[in-house]
Amino acid sequence: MSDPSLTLAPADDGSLAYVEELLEANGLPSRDVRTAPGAFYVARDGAERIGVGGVERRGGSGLLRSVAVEEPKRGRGYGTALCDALEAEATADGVDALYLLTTTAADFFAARGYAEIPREEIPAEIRATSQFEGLCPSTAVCLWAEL
Ligand SMILES: CC(=O)SCCNC(=O)CCNC(=O)[C@H](O)C(C)(C)COP(=O)(O)OP(=O)(O)OC[C@H]1O[C@@H](n2cnc3c(N)ncnc32)[C@H](O)[C@@H]1OP(=O)(O)O
Repeated sequence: MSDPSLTLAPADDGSLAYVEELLEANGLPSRDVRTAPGAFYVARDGAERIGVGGVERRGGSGLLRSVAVEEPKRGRGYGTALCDALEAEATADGVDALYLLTTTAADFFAARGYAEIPREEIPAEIRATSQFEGLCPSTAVCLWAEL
């Protein structure tokens, strides 16, 4: 499948538990999901849940986080489609640069045009998010891209 059909919907009270479960299953931070519920989305292909992702907006910048595709559905272009949709949501919200931390998918994001950036060059409002403040390991790579 090279161009999967995927729709993104904001996670509501009923689907935040799914967001937490999928993040936990993938070893990604989930403890703070309830503190920023408006940041998360659930991706579906038709009625089927494919994965989750989030953007924490801080002015004109955003933290792209919590991108996860259900394990059996990987390798079919869903991760790419999910990130396309998250970036489009961020752009529509006036975000013009996205930052992220990763220990697992640096090459995936680099292939999307994200470049490594030293932590000290990241905007203070992004460094103040809980992921930067401690939820992500200090060994995580920081990447960023202009939208
Ligand atoms: C900012 C953050 O959220 S960091 C956290 C990232 N998420 C995770 O680590 C959770 C576990 N991983 C996943 O859920 C998935 O592997 C994802 C979201 C990273 C990718 O989802 P997929 O549906 O497999 O992506 P998709 O099918 O679009 O793959 C596109 C390309 O990326 C490659 N790719 C997929 N995952 C990774 C990875 N972790 N690292 C490097 N390359 C990858 C694929 O091989 C494919 O390469 P190709 O175009 O040469 O064939």
